[in-house]
Amino acid sequence: MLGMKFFGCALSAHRNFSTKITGKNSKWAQGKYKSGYKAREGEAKNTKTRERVQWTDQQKQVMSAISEGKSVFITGSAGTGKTILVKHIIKQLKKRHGPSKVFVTAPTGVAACAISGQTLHSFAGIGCAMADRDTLLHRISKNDKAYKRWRKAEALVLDESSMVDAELFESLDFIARAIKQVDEVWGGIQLVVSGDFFQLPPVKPQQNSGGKEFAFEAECWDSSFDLQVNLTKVFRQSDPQLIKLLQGIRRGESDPEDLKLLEQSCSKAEPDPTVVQLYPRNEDVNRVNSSRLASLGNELVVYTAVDSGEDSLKRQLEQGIAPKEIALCEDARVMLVKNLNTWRGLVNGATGTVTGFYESEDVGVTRICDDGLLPVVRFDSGLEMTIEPNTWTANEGDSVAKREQLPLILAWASSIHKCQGMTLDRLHTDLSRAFENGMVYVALSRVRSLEGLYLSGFDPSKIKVHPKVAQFYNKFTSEQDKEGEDDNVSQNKNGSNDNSSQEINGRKYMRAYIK
Ligand SMILES: Nc1ncnc2c1ncn2[C@@H]1O[C@H](COP(=O)(O)OP(=O)(O)OP(=O)(O)O)[C@@H](O)[C@H]1O
Repeated sequence: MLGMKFFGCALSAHRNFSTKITGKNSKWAQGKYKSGYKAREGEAKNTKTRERVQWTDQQKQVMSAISEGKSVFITGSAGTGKTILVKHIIKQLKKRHGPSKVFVTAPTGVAACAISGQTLHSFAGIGCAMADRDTLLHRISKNDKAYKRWRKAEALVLDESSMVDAELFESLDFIARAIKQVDEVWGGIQLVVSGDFFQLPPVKPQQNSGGKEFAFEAECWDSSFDLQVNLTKVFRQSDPQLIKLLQGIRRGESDPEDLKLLEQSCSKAEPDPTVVQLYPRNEDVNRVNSSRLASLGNELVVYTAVDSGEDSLKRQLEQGIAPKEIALCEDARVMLVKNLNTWRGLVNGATGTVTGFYESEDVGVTRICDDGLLPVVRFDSGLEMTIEPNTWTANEGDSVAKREQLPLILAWASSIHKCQGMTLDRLHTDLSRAFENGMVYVALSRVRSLEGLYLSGFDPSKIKVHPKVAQFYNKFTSEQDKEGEDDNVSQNKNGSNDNSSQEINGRKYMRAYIK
């Protein structure tokens, strides 16, 4: 076991998450506050900082493939710019196909919101319960909206694909061909899939998957893409030692020197309470959040969600991000779980502190809070705002269920599943209860520098990689070696460097593994 030591930290989340935005219920703080705080009405800093992106040759090559209508799989270590590239590609695709024909998805609501998309299940209209592909197709054919989405789709983006299992990937290819009535892989839809299979795997592999777990094991995987790119330049971290350490952990290696570095980099100082704490298990997340809340000793205001609609769908909402009950008080650390105002940086994942409460007689407020109080939150960006109830919806065909609740969760601690995709300046994590392949890597790779890491529980035996994943990535390396690539210029399997295509399953197919 490594010694546990830590640095205090403040959170800077560059990637945010949630379900879809309505924002209609939110307004700038005004009126009186129980606590006597006065919100700085409308005093919004422009929190939207434009990052200067110097695209790498690899990233440019992907863009050019996209502009030629090619389907691409983008992979690479954490922080190599997959998501930022995907966001750029989405704009390209919308120009090429028209905005209404491009669908942006991810396997979880959290990941979907990070790219302003929807969950893959919700786009596909397949509902929550998995079934064989014919049953899924039948479900969609009875779901008018989902059927039309598939008919209309010219491009489909799927981020965080490590969490999609092989059977679902195969079923969606089958559904696309059937609904589009085009006997081409994915019915001719231009596919952009992004993810790192060394990160978190699918939550529940399918029962009938014949031992297949990961999307890359799907029969149609290789034929789905014209180009598969392994991005190699890490942007999130700049310290070569940290990059090397993380690359080792990614591959499941525990090099004693790297582990020593990790140990040395930890300090025994108590972390700053504003530093986000990451835990493998939700029970630890809840425990930390509850005890932090209690330790404040302030009067609690309780918000209880109001659910309506179909019972089966209400259960789906139970699994969602909006809590059934949340208690808040002054000084509570909170995180937004909906995009309220993207321009002002009030996006899912934005963190802040409750500064007081606003009395409201709005019936929507009294429905969820007996005291009729709304929290005022000062976000870390400096913006202060009253947070009002929002609505989450679950749909299946004509059935609908709704949950009304505040779009806030307590934010002293968060689960590692929720943080996949985030960039953090500082974090505090206890990885002693890590249970999943890739979990240690996902947690540690969020941070930009070792100085920003406070590690309080770590066991090197928790560094785990699925052998199939290692094998999948070996393929990239061996293809690269075989093809003798040079200076990021991709070559196809025939050894030419013009990325010319070959024919597989009746589809033009270019296979470029890029160094
Ligand atoms: N070409 C680039 N130039 C400058 N910064 C970049 C570039 N590409 C990515 N970045 C920056 O690197 C950081 C990580 O990028 P991003 O979140 O897209 O990585 P990722 O590969 O999706 O990571 P993860 O696998 O953890 O989700 C971001 O702050 C992003 O702005």
